[in-house]
Amino acid sequence: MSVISTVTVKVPATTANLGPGFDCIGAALKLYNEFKFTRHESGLIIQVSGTEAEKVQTDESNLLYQAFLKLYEFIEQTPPSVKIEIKLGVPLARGLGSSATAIVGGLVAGNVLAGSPLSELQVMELAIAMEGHPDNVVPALLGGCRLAATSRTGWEICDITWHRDIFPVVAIPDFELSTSEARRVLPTEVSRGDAIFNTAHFGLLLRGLATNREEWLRAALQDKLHQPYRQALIPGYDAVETAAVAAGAYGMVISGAGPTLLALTDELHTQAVVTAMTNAWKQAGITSVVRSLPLDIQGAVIL
Ligand SMILES: Nc1ncnc2c1ncn2[C@@H]1O[C@H](COP(=O)(O)OP(=O)(O)O)[C@@H](O)[C@H]1O
Ligand SMILES: N[C@@H](CCOP(=O)(O)O)C(=O)O
Repeated sequence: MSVISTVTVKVPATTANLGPGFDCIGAALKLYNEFKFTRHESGLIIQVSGTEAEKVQTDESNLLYQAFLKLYEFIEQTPPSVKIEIKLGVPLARGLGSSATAIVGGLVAGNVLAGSPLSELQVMELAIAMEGHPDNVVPALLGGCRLAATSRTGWEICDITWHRDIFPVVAIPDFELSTSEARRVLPTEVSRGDAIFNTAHFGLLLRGLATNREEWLRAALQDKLHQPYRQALIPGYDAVETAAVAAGAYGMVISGAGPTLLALTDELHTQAVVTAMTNAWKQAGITSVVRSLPLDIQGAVIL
């Protein structure tokens, strides 16, 4: 059997939660990180290029490398020595699943170099265990919009229909918010009223995404499990939301743990929503990059 010496994996950004779907739903977006692994003999080398390259660790603590090691630990083999080339397109610690790209990229690349001993399902389970929640890693691996729920034996993954006329707009500010910090502000228990609120709104969101029924989408993008506690970590949140809705968005939510904000709109209003969110944040003293990003449907791809 010939030994595979190099593999390149491209992994999409993801937007998790979509408002009321805390820790269980996420969608892949057309914005990517690319990871090339090459076997070589003389110890670990990590080279990083692209957006905010200087912020990524280039030693053994690198998350991508940690995921690669995890794969070999799981299959009980000694990992090969590798050179890793990282091309960053997904900004770090902004709520667009950069950590999920690293976890998925490291596991998928490791699996290929090892001769593909694990199934996609096994890779997915390892990725969920590493990240601690499924809503980024699942769409990063599989693409599209995905709901993950535990079953008696593991995970059930459900492909969520996303109507083609619903357009995501992401507003990415120039400051970071680590997911661990944004999880620390959350309460460990919630009231029955808040649980009922989210159950109803999440159901409405799923139907709204499938049908593009405007009044359902407008009502659905509300949450009581995480957003009320996190909004204070994102200066200008209310102003950007008001501007996005006034410009024609159905609503606005925090992308993942933030600080990126996600608006959903239709094609006609996309440009107005982009401009409104950019200006509202500018007036609050925050520079941002605001873009309409279509859904990615492929997930992680081996190039
Ligand atoms: N391409 C990468 N290679 C290595 N580590 C990465 C990469 N992308 C992200 N990380 C790690 O993940 C951290 C960001 O994770 P997190 O706080 O969960 O934010 P995000 O919302 O971007 O996933 C970074 O600070 C870095 O440690
Ligand atoms: N459900 C998680 C999602 C975190 O996404 P990220 O892109 O910020 O890593 C949470 O809300 O904490």
